[in-house]
Parts: sequence; structure tokens; C-alpha cells
Amino acid sequence: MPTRDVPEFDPVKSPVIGVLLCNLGTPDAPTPSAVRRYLAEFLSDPRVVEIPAALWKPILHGVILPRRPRQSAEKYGKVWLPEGSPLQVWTEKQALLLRGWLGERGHDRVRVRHAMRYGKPSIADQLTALREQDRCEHILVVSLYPQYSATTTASVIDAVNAWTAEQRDIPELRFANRFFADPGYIRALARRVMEHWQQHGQPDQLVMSFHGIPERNVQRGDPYARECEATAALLAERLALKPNQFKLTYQSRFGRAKWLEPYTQPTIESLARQGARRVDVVCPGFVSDCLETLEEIGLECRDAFLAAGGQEFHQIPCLNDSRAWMAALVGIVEDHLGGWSTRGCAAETRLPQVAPHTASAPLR
Ligand SMILES: C=CC1=C(C)c2cc3[nH]c(cc4nc(cc5[nH]c(cc1n2)c(C)c5CCC(=O)O)C(CCC(=O)O)=C4C)c(C)c3C=C
Ligand SMILES: [Fe+2]
Ligand SMILES: [Fe+2]
Repeated sequence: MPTRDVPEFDPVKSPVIGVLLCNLGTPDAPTPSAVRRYLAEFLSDPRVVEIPAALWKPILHGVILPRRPRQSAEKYGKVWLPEGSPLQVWTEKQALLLRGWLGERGHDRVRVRHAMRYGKPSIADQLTALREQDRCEHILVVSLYPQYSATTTASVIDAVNAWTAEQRDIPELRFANRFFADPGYIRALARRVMEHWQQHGQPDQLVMSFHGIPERNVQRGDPYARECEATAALLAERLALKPNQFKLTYQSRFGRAKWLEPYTQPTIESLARQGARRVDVVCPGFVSDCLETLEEIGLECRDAFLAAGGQEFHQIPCLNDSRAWMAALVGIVEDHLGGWSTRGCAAETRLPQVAPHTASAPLR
């Protein structure tokens, strides 16, 4: 009888579970050509720009890609770190720390990788690596956007689905799509703000600035705005702020359409004109510092506030690699691993032996 070649298999160490941390992505370098490649991929995603392709492609390739990359590259240049783009650096560090934290908590069957929706490392490549190199039977996909939006979170899910469409043997998949009200996340944000205030005192106003989206997306059912509002309310409650001590605003408007309001920069300018001496800005919708927090808030909004008569402006750092955030992330992951066995267990050695996933020939 012909025998199948079954690889050595240790049931105590299997099944292996993969955790894929996904963020937006960023250019490879702060140069116009790298930014052009990045923006071409990003802005061709129909989840991001909902204009029909026949109308949008000529605008993208004729108007935006010839001009914006140079301006954006200059902005990236102002915040680029020796190790790379801040978003890349923080996301990598979060994956590394999460691996360590999960290991310390005994999840010895969990493998952690990170991926970027646009640019590298891609979601498809990292899913393949979890499957083929790390031999994961189950995969949890964590979108590192606290508030769900079709423009971001759904696009991560689209990328995962595009990958599964190419597979024969699809792993069991789970998704963590939002954590806007997660107690650990709110606690981590509050701690970040309190630490800042312990060092620098309290401002006249705290602006909670979230990335905007077109208002039309919300009218069509995107839950993003109400999740931002819930995060802001929970954070204010945790910081014991009165309604007149903080404001929720939206930043990073792109294009001519009406986006969610109030817009961050005009709000900050009007606070200065109304006599606010000091304004602090926290960006709860970004778990990692990036172009939008470091350059748009930390440089552009600061200049605008000071030019309008303000005296002192603080951009409170994002959660980045803070301990409270790592603890929150562990909690979010553990919440989603329920029912998946993640720790070695003597009883399981009695389970029948099953060969783990082996690489298969491409589908197409
Ligand atoms: C936090 C959630 C984000 C949402 C929602 C979001 C929606 C959204 N963004 C654009 C256009 C651009 N965004 C850009 C940068 C950028 N956006 C997010 C996050 C969200 N975007 C992050 C984390 C970053 C920073 C990336 C980095 O490299 O640091 C850019 C690129 C920069 C630039 O040229 O200005 C664009 C363009 C749209 C159109 C949109 C929803 C429709
Ligand atoms: Fe964006
Ligand atoms: Fe921006």
C-alpha cells in the first residue's frame, strides 16, 4: 500500500495560531517616487475613493500623482526616523512586543506578524508566511484601527479575502475589527494623557483629533463617526473632563468633498482666537505616531495655533509601545482566541495525530 509522507508532528505544539497585526502602510522612503508608488496603491482602492474608476483614474493619474508625491515626500522627510517611517517602526515594535507578552503569558503556540494594507510587508505575503513558515492552522487578523470604517478596516478584510481566494486549504480565520470602547484601550489612552499632564500641567483645552472620512460615507452607513464619538466620551469620562474642557475634531481632509466636521485645524485656530493659551491634542484614532500625527498635528497645527495667538501647543504621543497599550492589545487578542487552544496541554497528547498544514501548489 502506498504511504503518504506525513511530516514529524508533535501534537503538544499544534495547532499553531497566527496573529496578524494590520495597519495602513507607508512609503518605503521619503522620496517622491516611493510616495507615488504608495499613493497609487492606496488611492486606487475603491474602499478609499468611492468615485467610479472611469472618472477617478484620470484624476488620480492626471492630477494627483503628478503633484502630491513631491509635497507629501517633503512632509515625510520632516518626521522620518533613522530606522524608517514612524508608522512602520511602531507597528514592527508592537508586533515584537506582543510576541514577547503573549509568550510570557504562556501562549507558546501563538505566532505574531505584522502587515501593511498598502506597501510592505503585504497582508497576502504575511498570511502566506504564517501558513507556510509558521505552520498556523488558525489565524486572527487584528486591524489596528480602533474605530471601524469601511475605508480602512473593511479594506483589510478585502485583502484577507483576496488571499483566501487564492488558497486551497484555508485556515480558520477570525477578525478583530474594532476596539473603540475596549476598557484596556481607553485606560491606555487616559494614562498617556495623564502622564503628559503630570509632566507639563493641564491645558485650557484638550482636542481629541480623529482622522476624517467623507461625510457621505457616514450617511451611507459607515459606523466610524459614532465609534469616534463613543471613544471621545469614554476618554473624557476617564479623565473626568467637563464638556467645556475638550473637543472632538476630524483631521486630514483629502479632496473637495465635505468631510466629517468640525475640522481640527480651524477649531484649534479659533480656540487661540477665543483666548485659549494652551491646547493639547491627542489622536485616539491612531495607535501609532505617523505622518498625520507628527507632521499634520505636531508641526502644521502647532504653527497655526501659535500664528493665531496661542502660547503653548502639545501633541500628546500616540500609544506606540506604551505598556498600558501592550496590555490592552494582549487583552484584545486573548478575547478573540477563546476556544482556540493556545497553550501546550498534557491531555492533548492523547488526541489522534493529524498532520499539520503542508504547502500546496498554487490554485491558479
Ligand atoms: C486612522 C484611520 C484612517 C482613516 C479612517 C483614513 C481614511 C482616509 N485617508 C485618506 C487619505 C490619506 N491618508 C493618508 C495617510 C494616513 N491615513 C491614516 C489613517 C486613516 N486614513 C494613516 C495612519 C496615515 C499615515 C500614513 C503614514 O505613512 O504615516 C494619506 C497619505 C499621506 C498624504 O499624502 O497626505 C492620504 C492620501 C482617505 C481618502 C481616507 C478616507 C476616505
Ligand atoms: Fe488617511
Ligand atoms: Fe494629512
